[in-house]
Amino acid sequence: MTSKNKINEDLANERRKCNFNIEEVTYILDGGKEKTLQRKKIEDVALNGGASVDDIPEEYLSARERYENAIRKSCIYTNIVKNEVLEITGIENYGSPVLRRTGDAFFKDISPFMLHLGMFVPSIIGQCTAEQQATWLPRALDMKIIGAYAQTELGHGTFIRGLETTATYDPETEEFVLHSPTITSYKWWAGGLGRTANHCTVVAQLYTQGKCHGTHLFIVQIRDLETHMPLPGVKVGEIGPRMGFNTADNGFLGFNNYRIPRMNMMMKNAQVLKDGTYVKAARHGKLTYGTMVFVRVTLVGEASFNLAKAVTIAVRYSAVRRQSELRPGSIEPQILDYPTQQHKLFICIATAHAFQLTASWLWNTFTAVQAEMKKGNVDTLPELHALSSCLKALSTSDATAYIEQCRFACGGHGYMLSSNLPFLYAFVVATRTYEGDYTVLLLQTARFLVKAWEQAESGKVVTPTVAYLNRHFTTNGKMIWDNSPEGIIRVFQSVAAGKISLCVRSIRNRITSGMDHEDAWLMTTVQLVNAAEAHCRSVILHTYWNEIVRLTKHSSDNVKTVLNQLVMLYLTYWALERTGDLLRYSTISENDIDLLQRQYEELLVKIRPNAVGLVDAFDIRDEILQSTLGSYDGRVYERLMEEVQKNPLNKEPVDPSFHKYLKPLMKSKI
Ligand SMILES: CCCCC/C=C\C/C=C\C/C=C\C/C=C\CCCC(=O)SCCNC(=O)CCNC(=O)[C@H](O)C(C)(C)COP(=O)(O)OP(=O)(O)OC[C@H]1O[C@@H](n2cnc3c(N)ncnc32)[C@H](O)[C@@H]1OP(=O)(O)O
Ligand SMILES: Cc1cc2nc3c(=O)[nH]c(=O)nc-3n(C[C@H](O)[C@H](O)[C@H](O)COP(=O)(O)OP(=O)(O)OC[C@H]3O[C@@H](n4cnc5c(N)ncnc54)[C@H](O)[C@@H]3O)c2cc1C
Repeated sequence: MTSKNKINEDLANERRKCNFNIEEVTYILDGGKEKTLQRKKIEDVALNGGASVDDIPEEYLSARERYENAIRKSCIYTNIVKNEVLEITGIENYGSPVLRRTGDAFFKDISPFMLHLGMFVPSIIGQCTAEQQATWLPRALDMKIIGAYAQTELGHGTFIRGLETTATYDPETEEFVLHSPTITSYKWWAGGLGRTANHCTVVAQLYTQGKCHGTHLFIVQIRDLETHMPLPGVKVGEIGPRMGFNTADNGFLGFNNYRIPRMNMMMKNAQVLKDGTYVKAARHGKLTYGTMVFVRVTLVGEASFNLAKAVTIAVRYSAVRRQSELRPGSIEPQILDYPTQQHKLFICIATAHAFQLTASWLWNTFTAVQAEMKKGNVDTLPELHALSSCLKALSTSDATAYIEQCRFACGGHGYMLSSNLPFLYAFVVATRTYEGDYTVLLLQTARFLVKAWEQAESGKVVTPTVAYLNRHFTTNGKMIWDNSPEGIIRVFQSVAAGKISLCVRSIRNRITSGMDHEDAWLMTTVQLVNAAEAHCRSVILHTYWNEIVRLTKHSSDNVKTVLNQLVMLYLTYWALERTGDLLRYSTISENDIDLLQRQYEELLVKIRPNAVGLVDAFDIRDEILQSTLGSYDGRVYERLMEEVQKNPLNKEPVDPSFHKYLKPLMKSKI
């Protein structure tokens, strides 16, 4: 992290002001000192070669050059990982968040291998039998085969049951015949599919013995391993320029009666026997959606990490940048001294903490559910699905909004690609859509909430994340306002319970007045999304607070204080954001709201001296930040100038277009 360059004096001053032990906070965010030390070791091994540095920044390259450069760097990084890093981490950590984080030093945009490691490999692990894994996994991990995850089609992304690609079993040859019957059945969007992958996971409607059994997953080779030519019956290519993800070669794929062996169906949860008999493991109907659940869980950590990057850039820049004057003739203040700037940025620091701690908690929940499912118990899956859906939706949506806020906080320079903020935004805004659109996922959570509400209504004890619904039926009237962390959390839970309750009432009223259940649900979906958002908000507030209390038990006093200030800022911020709801569902008064506002402003003042220390605690190396505005040494203006020297447009004093176009225009008569 530290740089040989002289540190900007304002930043150096900020670091002198910081009153807590930065490393202690880093350990908490990483999940313990050992994890931090291991991460640093991996970063040292992977990044000290400086292999990531581009002579010409990738944004100046053409689409072809960018892609080739991304492949070149992916191969360099993969070799480092294979030859050096996996010795430290063990092969089982191939797709770990640390490697994902370190990989960001190589790409401003994205690695074309991301989906291989992020979804192709996880689908082999999660959806294949042990025997199939033995066939595919070692080759995939060793990059002997490179895969993509081809589920979405031109016509359908959200509605998986509506996918049109067919896989029809032929018992004569013991093969599946893959076919794309329409334009809209073409696979569309899969990362890495367009130019890089030679295999992919294909999601298709399974037909055997004349019957459709719904969508299943298949491993499909699409290109020759020697020549990389598409195999006969396969049509594959790149879908074209996008807002971000431009080095991910998102692709399209169509099949013309293309045959694959029977054993290429991923058979962990359902099998087709040699004679074509379909056998389903009688557990849960949605186990084939498992890879998506896994990625949704990991995306909460992605949201946190990318927001941490953005706010590191914006806070350091705000300490270096001086603008305006508070009083005539006085020295220009650092823009970080403006409370409005603090309002923009400190919530981003707190949110990155909230999401990081929630991500770890969700990961533990995920692994516990996986362990239960190994024993054959799928009872906890609906809660995991509801949780991972809403947490993915909210974390990606909030991170998107706050990264944009960080960019605004950097004024004009934040608009430069070299700040890295536009790349971060373009990357994270896609996470709100992919792996399940925001609205669609909140509606999945709403289904679970309405069911839980009905159970609580009938007196059953519901699962922990919705336990507040049981309380809803035992308390009368509005929740008493109480300005303690636990009090604020209780009120947010009451807001969620109240909103779910209104949804249920609304659905029942509509049914009573003659609508069928589907229409009554549909007409209530605006409220249902709102209720699911409120539920998720309460889960995040609750988890963040609980985790801070638990993790700071043995911390030094100043660390306890500053982390407590941040979590209080988060709770107060959201209470102020939701005063309408609080007035409706709790006894909060105008005076209480005034008090909250004052408390919030005081927290900004308290956090201000530690702001730079707090972003330093994210411990994101300059190579990973890739920002002219956010480097550890704060040499903002020097870096912007250095970047100008790399601009190919500045290579010649006069651009050839002058003689070609401008001069004739200037000489021409009206
Ligand atoms: C260089 C180093 C790299 C290292 C890499 C390492 C890590 C990388 C980490 C992260 C990044 C990775 C990749 C990032 C890049 C790009 C990734 C993009 C990939 C994609 O973008 S890939 C396509 C994803 N595409 C979707 O995401 C489609 C969304 N659409 C759906 O997901 C469904 O279509 C849904 C759910 C909307 C409707 O589905 P449906 O119509 O079949 O179901 P229905 O609504 O009828 O519900 C019937 C009952 O099933 C239950 N149910 C549903 N889903 C369940 C589940 N998953 N688990 C358990 N229960 C479930 C319900 O809760 C209900 O339960 P009940 O009846 O009890 O209420
Ligand atoms: C950068 C990027 C990478 C991707 N990578 C992959 C990949 O590797 N593999 C892959 O298979 N796919 C990939 N996808 C596709 C992605 O998963 C889908 O785009 C996503 O699931 C949304 O589906 P859709 O595009 O069909 O949107 P639509 O479902 O058409 O959504 C359009 C609008 O309709 C609304 N809507 C849809 N259904 C409902 C409903 N039931 N109720 C209320 N509102 C609804 C949505 O809220 C949204 O506002 C990628 C997408 C992007 C942008």
